[in-house]
Amino acid sequence: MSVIDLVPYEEALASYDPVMGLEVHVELGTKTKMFCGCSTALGAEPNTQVCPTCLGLPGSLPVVNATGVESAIRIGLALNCEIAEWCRFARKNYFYPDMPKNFQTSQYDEPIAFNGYLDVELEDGEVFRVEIERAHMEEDTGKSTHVGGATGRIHGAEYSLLDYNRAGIPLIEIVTKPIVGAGDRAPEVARAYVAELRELIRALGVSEARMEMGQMRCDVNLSLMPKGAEKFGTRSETKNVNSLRSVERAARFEIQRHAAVLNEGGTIVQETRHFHEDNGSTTSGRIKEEAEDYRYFPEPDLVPVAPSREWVEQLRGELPELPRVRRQRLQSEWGISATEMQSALNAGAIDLILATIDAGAPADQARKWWLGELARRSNEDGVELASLPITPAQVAKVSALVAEGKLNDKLARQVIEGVLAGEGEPDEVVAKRGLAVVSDDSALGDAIDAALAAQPDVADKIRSGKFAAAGALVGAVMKATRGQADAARVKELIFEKLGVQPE
Ligand SMILES: Nc1ncnc2c1ncn2[C@@H]1O[C@H](COP(=O)(O)OP(=O)(O)OP(=O)(O)O)[C@@H](O)[C@H]1O
Ligand SMILES: [Mg+2]
Ligand SMILES: [Mg+2]
Repeated sequence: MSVIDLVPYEEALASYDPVMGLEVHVELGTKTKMFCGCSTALGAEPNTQVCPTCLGLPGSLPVVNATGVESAIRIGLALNCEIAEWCRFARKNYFYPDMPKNFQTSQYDEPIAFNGYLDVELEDGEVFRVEIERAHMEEDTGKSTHVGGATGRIHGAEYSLLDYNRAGIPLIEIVTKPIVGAGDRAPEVARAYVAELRELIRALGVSEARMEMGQMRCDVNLSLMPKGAEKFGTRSETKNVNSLRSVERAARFEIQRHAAVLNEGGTIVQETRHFHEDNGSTTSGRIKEEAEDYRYFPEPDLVPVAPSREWVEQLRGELPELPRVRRQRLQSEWGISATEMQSALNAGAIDLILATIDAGAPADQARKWWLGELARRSNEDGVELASLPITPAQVAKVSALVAEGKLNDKLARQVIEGVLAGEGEPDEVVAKRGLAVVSDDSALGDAIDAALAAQPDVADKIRSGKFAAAGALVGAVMKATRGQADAARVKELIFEKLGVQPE
């Protein structure tokens, strides 16, 4: 179906109620894989971080990564879940080249955490409770790259490359109960939920959760039912959506597409779909297996996981301040509006701002950089703020240079630009680009004299008390010094020279 057949959004929701389910996969930041000692470090040569266990070679035996289990419990607790006293891993059997074992070690009917909820805040401040069905432990697959051929897809490709470095990296899959009652706000709820969850995962320190790097990805399940109906419709499942914006767009598109199919008397087939960022559409993937097609059975090579209640309570006691509570505290500390806080959340900026403050920057400077210049860059480059090649310490350093009067705003922006371009630490960029503010009064003096001589009428106005006219002279001095002067100091010197004293 092409994009033009879509039912307009409002029209679709006038006749149908959406039901949504979100499955979020989070790659844990453990040092080693979930069931073997292979490194999880990024950027290694393909197939150098593999061993008989994650390759599924005969005779190898898996061992559970305790940190992986601990992270799962902490996520479960933060999501207000019950933690199983006893649970097992299960084999999810399927054949696909990116899973060398021909099964994924996962959990099925005995997840480690279940029955929780996460409260999310919508743009108008309303709080929507998303119920969590379960959070379970599993492992990631390898990565395939399909080369050549017309479509770039596996069947059209000339050949495919496989990298198993990622196979076996611990994943936590967090699955919501069907979300009903969101109405026309379903796409917004989806986005807000993933944003809140990402914040939570980062607060727990279990993953950096950078979506564009696949460390966190969301499957958006969606169905429609005629208004007033009680039985859910058939769902489609849009896989691996990798940005907050895309999650919202995918939900929106599927609402419009389902409505179009249903209005024409068609039936929705249960299938997986792919989201296309360029035009916001989804296209059909594969017809979805029923759970029984995976022939789940308990993993015979791993012992059950039975976390003691003492351990669970200890972990509960050690949970960090949760993001929503922290946001409320910060909002009043920083004296900003709920809307500003919301955009900081959506940009994933809060932790970065806090780290910048920790590194010595004033709060308003830290906010200004991450929500201004750097947010713009992250949008332009299509990467999350956290992935930009600049650290909170570097931003703090630039703020310090501004506070010391060594840089003005304009120069500071150029320093930030230099750091992003890989030119080195802020100090080095200042030196290399020759960016220091001209604060030497004698150097400024010449430029001021020249400006006064060139604009005698302006000088007269200032003498007669029209102090605002000084702007024209400051502008001329800034131009003469190629923006490297401290504008406030220039103004002071002009008034001094003219012997006037505005209060
Ligand atoms: N009719 C429906 N419409 C919308 N969402 C639904 C519907 N039925 C179930 N869901 C939601 O879809 C999601 C299904 O995820 P779940 O992990 O349970 O199964 P799956 O998608 O079959 O498995 P897999 O992990 O292999 O993708 C859940 O969030 C659930 O609440
Ligand atoms: Mg699914
Ligand atoms: Mg699932």
